[in-house]
Amino acid sequence: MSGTSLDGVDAAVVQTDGQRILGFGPTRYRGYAEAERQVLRAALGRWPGEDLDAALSVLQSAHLEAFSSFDGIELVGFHGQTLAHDPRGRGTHQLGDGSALAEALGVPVVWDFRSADVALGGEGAPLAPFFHFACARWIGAERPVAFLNLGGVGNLTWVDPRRPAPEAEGALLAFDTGPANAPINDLVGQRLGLDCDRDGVLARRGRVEEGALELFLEEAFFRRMPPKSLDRDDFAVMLDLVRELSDADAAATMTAMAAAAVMQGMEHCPEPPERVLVTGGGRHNPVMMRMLAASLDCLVEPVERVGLDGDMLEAQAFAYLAVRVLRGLPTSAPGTTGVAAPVGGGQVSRP
Ligand SMILES: Nc1ncnc2c1ncn2[C@@H]1O[C@H](COP(=O)(O)OP(=O)(O)OP(=O)(O)O)[C@@H](O)[C@H]1O
Ligand SMILES: CC(=O)N[C@H]1[C@@H]2OC[C@@H](O2)[C@@H](O)[C@@H]1O[C@H](C)C(=O)O
Repeated sequence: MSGTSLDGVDAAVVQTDGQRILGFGPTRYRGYAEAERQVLRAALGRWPGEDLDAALSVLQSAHLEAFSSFDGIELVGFHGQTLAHDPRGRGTHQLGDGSALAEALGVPVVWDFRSADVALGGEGAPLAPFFHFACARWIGAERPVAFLNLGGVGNLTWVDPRRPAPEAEGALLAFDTGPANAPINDLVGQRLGLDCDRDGVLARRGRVEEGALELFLEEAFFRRMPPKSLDRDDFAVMLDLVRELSDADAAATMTAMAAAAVMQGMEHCPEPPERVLVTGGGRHNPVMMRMLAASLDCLVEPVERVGLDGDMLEAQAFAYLAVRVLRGLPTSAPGTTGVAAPVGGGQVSRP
C-alpha cells in the first residue's frame, strides 16, 4: 500500500482464507527518498495515457524492494498509488503494473482493486471496510465498533459484527470523512519545509480560528449522505481559509478541521459505536487525538489498544482483499462504496 500521504510503501503479511484473519506476519516499511516523492507528487492528478514512466519506475522499484523482504508468500495484493480519483467523472486511477510485479516476484499479484466498483456505479473507495469487518471479529467485538483511518484523507467504517458477513445488509457503513493529514503536510511543507506537523508541536501552540472552521464545514461534501469518497486534493480550499493565520494557528485550525469532519461523519452511524479505533499516521498526533476525544462521546483509542497495528492496517487490508478476489468473494457493497450490489474488484496477474 502506498497511501495518499506519499510517505512510503507499507507491506504486511496476513494469513487468511479471505473471510477470517488466521494470523498476522511480518511487516516492512520502505520510505520514499525526497527525490522519489517529488517524482510521485508531480504525477498526482494524472490519468492513464499520460507520460508516467518516471513515477511508475519509482513506484515499482519501491514495491519490489518492500515485497522482496518476505519469504514464502503465496499471493500479493498491490494497491498502487492513487494519482486521481473522480468516481463520478473520469474514474479512479491507481498507478502500478501488477503483471510486471508478478513477473519480478514470481508470485501471483492481485491489483487494480477499485475500477470494477467504479464501473458499476460505486465510489471505488474506501475498500478497507471489508477487512475492518474481519478485524472486528478478530478482536471479539460483540457490538458495533468504528474504525477511523487518519491518513492523507480520513475514512470511517462503522461495523456491526453481529451480521453474518461484510456484504450482508447493515453490516457496514463506510465513507471518507474529509481531509486529514494531507493539507496539514502541504501547509507545513509550503511554509516551513517540513514533512508534517510531527507530534502536533505546531498545532499545540496555536489557536483554532472558529470562523475558518465554520466556513470549512459549509463545504457541500459534508451535506452529502454516505457512502462518499474524496480525492487527496479535493479540499484545496483549506489552505485558502488559513492563509492569513500564523503558522501555529493555521496548523491548529487545520487539525481541528480534520477532527470536525470526523465528528460530522459520526452522525451518519446507524447506532453509536462502543469505541472508535484509530489507525493511520494521524493517531500519532496527540493534538488531533485530543480534539477527537473531546468531540466524540465514546472511547477514541489507537487500534494498538486491541492488538492491531495502526501503521500497517491498510497494507494488511489489501493482502486480505487479494485473497477475497482470488476466491471470488466480494470486496465492496452498497454500504461501503454505494455500489448497487456486492462486487469483487481486482484483477489477478500470474507470473
Ligand atoms: N508523529 C506524528 N505526528 C503528526 N503526524 C504524523 C505523525 N506520524 C505520522 N503522521 C502523519 O500521518 C501521515 C501518514 O499517514 P498514513 O501513512 O496513515 O497515510 P497514508 O496511508 O499515506 O494515507 P491514506 O490512508 O489517505 O492513503 C504523515 O504524512 C503525517 O502527516
Ligand atoms: C481513492 C483512494 O485511494 N482513496 C484512499 C484515500 O486514503 C484514505 C481514503 O482516501 C480511502 O478512501 C482510500 O484508502 C483506503 C486504503 C481504503 O480504500 O479503504
